[in-house]
Amino acid sequence: MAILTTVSAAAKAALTIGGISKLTFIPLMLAAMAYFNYDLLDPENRPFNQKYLREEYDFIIVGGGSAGSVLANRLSEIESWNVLLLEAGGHETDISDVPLLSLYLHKSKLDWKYRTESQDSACQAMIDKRCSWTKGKVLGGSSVLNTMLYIRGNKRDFDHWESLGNPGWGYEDVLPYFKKSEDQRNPYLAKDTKYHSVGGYLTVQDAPYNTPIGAAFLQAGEEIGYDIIDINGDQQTGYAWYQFTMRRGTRCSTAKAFLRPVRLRQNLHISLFSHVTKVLIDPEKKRAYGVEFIRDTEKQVIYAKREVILAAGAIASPHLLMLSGVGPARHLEEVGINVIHDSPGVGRNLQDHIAVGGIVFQVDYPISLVMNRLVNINSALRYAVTEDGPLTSSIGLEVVAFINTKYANATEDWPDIEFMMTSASIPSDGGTQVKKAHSITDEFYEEMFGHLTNKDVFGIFPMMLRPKSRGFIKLRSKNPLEYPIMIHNYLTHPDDVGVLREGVKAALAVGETKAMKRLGAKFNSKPIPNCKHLPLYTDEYWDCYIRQYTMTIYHLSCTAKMGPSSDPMAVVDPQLKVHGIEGLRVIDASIMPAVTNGNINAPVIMIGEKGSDLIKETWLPKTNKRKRRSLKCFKLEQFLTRTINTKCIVDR
Ligand SMILES: Cc1cc2nc3c(=O)[nH]c(=O)nc-3n(C[C@H](O)[C@H](O)[C@H](O)COP(=O)(O)OP(=O)(O)OC[C@H]3O[C@@H](n4cnc5c(N)ncnc54)[C@H](O)[C@@H]3O)c2cc1C
Repeated sequence: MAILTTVSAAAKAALTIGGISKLTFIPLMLAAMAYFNYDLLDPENRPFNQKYLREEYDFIIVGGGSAGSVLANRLSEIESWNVLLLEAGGHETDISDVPLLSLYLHKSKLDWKYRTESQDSACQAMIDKRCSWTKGKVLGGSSVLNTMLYIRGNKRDFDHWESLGNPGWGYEDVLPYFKKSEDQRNPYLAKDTKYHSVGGYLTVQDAPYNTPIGAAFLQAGEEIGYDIIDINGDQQTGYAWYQFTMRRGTRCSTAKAFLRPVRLRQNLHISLFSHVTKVLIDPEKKRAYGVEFIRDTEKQVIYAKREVILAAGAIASPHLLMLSGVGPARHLEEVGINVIHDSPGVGRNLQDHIAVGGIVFQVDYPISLVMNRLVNINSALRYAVTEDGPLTSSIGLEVVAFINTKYANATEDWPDIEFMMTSASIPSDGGTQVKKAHSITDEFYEEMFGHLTNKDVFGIFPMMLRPKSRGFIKLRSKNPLEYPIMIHNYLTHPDDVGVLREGVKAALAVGETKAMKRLGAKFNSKPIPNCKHLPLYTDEYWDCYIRQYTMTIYHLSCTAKMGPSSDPMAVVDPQLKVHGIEGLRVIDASIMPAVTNGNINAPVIMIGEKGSDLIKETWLPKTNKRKRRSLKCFKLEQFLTRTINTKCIVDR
């Protein structure tokens, strides 16, 4: 009976994610997972969706994503504080747990499905020339849809933040917060206690499954002269196996890491399917005192005794600020919103990492992740029973390299390109889901990749680390349910074009190494549509090429940047309090003054950790700092985790 219930729940989850039902192995995998009581092995179950809410809480957190989940956990450690977490989406599913299937979540109900405006500078191969900005609409936020790469960024990123007038945000200050969350499962890395720790809420592990292509990438790196390193350690320039926020081969979202273990706390209420439409701010006192939101089509108001915290991500947090009267005054007036505080930086300074899509190499051996060969009943059983096999591969991402183009100062160890190396690429799934996720047109796919469909290939995605182009968002209207206007402005700064062009050339050089040639690596030399008029492989050709399949890596950030009050474009101060408004903070990817040198989920979690401590510093008596954590609550959690899974007993 229990098995039947689990199967039907899992089948429902599969239906939630449109398109997934086309994969014929799914029912069997779900049945196997049910048979082996997969859910019971999970050390903690999903948190409760609180039905009845109080009228007032000490803290209201808007958005339960990467940062919001951390905040909800850390603030509710204080037993005397009542904390409400409002999340627009629902729970993650069994399917979102499967690393290989993450691309099936794009354009599903778990995705906000944002699309940018059409611009000539990039995304020309995409439907309507608009880039797709996938963003999680689910408890755990984008950490439920991401590819789980665990990268902290470069020391200089944080020292740079500090130099912009943000004391307390230098590398030495933030390193303890990265370590606070971390449960490093690679024993070799865990030994390096300067940079790593064990026992935190967030599980970080190596991939359980790699193909021979991964090892060849590393050999290629050595051949070119790079070191094999821990890219989260002392040095960033070099090659490494990726590490992932996975637990036993499945996704460890921030909901799983930070919310499930504390689901029994009485002072934490989580309200799902609750779309916040406005922060209530007293226009006289300029103080935030609550929020308006829609839950099950019903409008509700809840009050905040101490603070409202926006953790809705780099699109929704500035969107909500503007809807609530905090933003560029003239723009707010244009759309008919009463200005409470003129803050010209809200929604501006938008940064993202983009890579060049479609750098694909064919190989001579059946060793890559061709979906219709590897994903079958055997691999489904292997995933369900032993928690490894191809389904635990994060869409083929195996090796990372941080390299310098001629635009970077190689002596600085602040590389300007990250290679994301994959043992699969766009044609590996029969030309279905990757194409759909990236909004690539059928014509472009057919012409560029049609001949490679289901063939053995690998991909190298050169990603530009420190873009100089800046996008922005602004209101389309004052209707809170209408998405804002999103302007990417990718590649509008000429230096960005240069860096990416050199990144592509460096990627092609990897394909020419002996290590890759041993596998028969051959670059897909099909001239790219729209650039055929240019001589192949000239700078002009590459400059045109990178504007076609411009791939966001979904690192939207910096739209409510942190900075001192002397900077008119700063939206929050170094304590993450909104300038000009009391009782309101932003704590998520929006507050970065400049995007970090790598994938940004780990830095956002760090921001959540540090942000929580900043709040505690504001509200807790100084003497009580060491005893902040409620002993009673901690003991209960310990008891629960010990009874279910002793691995989880840790000193957090
Ligand atoms: C497809 C994809 C792949 C990625 N891959 C990686 C990777 O491999 N490694 C990496 O480091 N980073 C990766 N990232 C980036 C990283 O996951 C995000 O930058 C990070 O999760 C952002 O955290 P956040 O807290 O700022 O926002 P989010 O995690 O997006 O959380 C915001 C939350 O707020 C909720 N919300 C929004 N508006 C409202 C509202 N009005 N009312 C209530 N709730 C609301 C949302 O539903 C969401 O749950 C990826 C992102 C995506 C989308």
